[in-house]
Amino acid sequence: MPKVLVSDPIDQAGIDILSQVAQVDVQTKLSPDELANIIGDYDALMIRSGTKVTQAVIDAGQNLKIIGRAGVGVDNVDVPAATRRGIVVVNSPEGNTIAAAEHALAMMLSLSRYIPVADQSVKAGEWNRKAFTGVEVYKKTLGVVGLGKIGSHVATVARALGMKLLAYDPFISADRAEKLGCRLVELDLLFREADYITLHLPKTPETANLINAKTLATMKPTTRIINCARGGIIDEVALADALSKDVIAGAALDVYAEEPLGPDSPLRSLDRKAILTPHLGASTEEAQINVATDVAEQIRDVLLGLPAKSAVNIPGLRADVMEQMRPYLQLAETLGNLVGQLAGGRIESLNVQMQGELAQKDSQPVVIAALKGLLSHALQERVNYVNANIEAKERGIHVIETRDTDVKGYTSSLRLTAVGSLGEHSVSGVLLGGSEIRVTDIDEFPINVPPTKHMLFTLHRDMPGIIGKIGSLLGSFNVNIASMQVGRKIVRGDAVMVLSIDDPLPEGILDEITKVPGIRDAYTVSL
Ligand SMILES: NC(=O)c1ccc[n+]([C@@H]2O[C@H](COP(=O)([O-])OP(=O)(O)OC[C@H]3O[C@@H](n4cnc5c(N)ncnc54)[C@H](O)[C@@H]3O)[C@@H](O)[C@H]2O)c1
Ligand SMILES: O=C(O)CC[C@@H](O)C(=O)O
Repeated sequence: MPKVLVSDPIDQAGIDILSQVAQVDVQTKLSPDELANIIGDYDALMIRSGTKVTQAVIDAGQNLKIIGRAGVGVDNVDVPAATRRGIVVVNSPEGNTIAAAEHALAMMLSLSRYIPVADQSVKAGEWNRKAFTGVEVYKKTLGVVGLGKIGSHVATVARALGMKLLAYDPFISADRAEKLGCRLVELDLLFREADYITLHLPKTPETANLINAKTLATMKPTTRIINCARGGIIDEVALADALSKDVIAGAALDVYAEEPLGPDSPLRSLDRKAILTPHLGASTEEAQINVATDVAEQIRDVLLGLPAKSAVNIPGLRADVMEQMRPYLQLAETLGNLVGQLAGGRIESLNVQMQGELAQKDSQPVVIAALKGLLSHALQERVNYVNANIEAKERGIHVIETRDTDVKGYTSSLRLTAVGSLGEHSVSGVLLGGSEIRVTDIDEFPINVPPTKHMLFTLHRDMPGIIGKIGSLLGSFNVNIASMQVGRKIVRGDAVMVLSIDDPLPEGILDEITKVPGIRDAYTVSL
């Protein structure tokens, strides 16, 4: 039974799903060293934002197949390191959208009406109504920075509260923004005009310290900022300084550059102008069930050999597309494996030619499957859909894609040509009845063979007696032939022979085959 380590608090709904297929160990609050010491025993790791999955943890996770982040941000996972190791990283892109959006809205209203400090004051025995006169959000301008899933929901609710909306998101069309009731503007204008600024964008090198002393100085003294996205998008020292000098009116933060927030952070000593919550955006009962279920189902699927629906490091390969294209991916992988073994040596380029209906489909999964097949003989199970592209790039394999939508003979066909240090080989194949693989051509010699586990290919001169000689030679080594086919372009010209054999060829026999008069070359392939 596979083993799953859950290293952050996860809703029981997720643990129940994992327990159907795996032994589940829950061990939270592990230090990075403790995690690295035990991770080698596990096939999967499930985390929230508390666990840091570093390169060292990934290196130690020799059996790891999947890392599941029960939430959106995967910034606590070294995704490039996982990708290089072929480990799938999945998240739950939508499970906590509403929770995070509602937290941002709650922060905005709490900040406007001094709710946290008013609450503390009443509990401390006071009754001071004058001290907590707030402001309304109605008819105020909200600037949404990042109009993705969470930003869009915030905008929708804020509109219903009667707010005017500005938005900045370089990857969203003005049309989309308009549908949400937002005017898409440049960031400097948003900073200048907004009464409230809410951040809903990822932290990237471009967005780090997006809000800093200089940008804070351009805001109105009545501006209030809400950050329920990621720490580090705001320069915290500059923010604390701006708040204490009344450069802006308030800030409500859920996320911090360092988490947990350090005891000496200047943010902790701010008065009623600041509300601080300990990364609670996703902390609702509903969101925790959603993300735990979502991610546990993906871990279960990957452990069962099925695709994950929200893998962040399999670019462009959506689970539904993979499922739909599965027969073509099997065709591409088989042909890739075949051409890789025929070419042998170091591969310099792979030409992926898609013909007919296949040429109208998304080529990316087909190319990745072909590369996986091409590299699988050398890398065995170390290569998969996650790292096939990277492994190919690291080996300097140049990939060329060609598409021709004309239907020629078969409705769809795929041809792979590998050029390597030992020469060039090509194979073509089709799917019969939508799922049965047929190899239809090798090095431009027409054949029609189903791929089998062990195969022998010869390139020879088409002449009487040659097939019999190969048959007798294999017989003398006790090799049983399951099927045999010859492909030739002209009578008595060059030809290929394809034999399916029951077992791998014994040592030395390939040399004997190449000595048979008329045989130019011989290759053995195991799929
Ligand atoms: N506080 C929490 O507990 C919590 C919970 C969930 C998500 N989050 C965080 O909230 C953020 C938004 O999540 P989401 O699910 O809406 O993501 P999303 O991917 O749906 O939206 C992010 C948006 O940011 C935009 N963006 C990217 N770079 C930008 C830039 N330089 N300037 C402006 N916009 C930019 C993208 O185009 C996208 O529309 C993420 O950082 C996520 O990690 C926090
Ligand atoms: O795990 C959490 O509670 C935080 C989640 C949130 O930051 C996210 O990115 O989804």
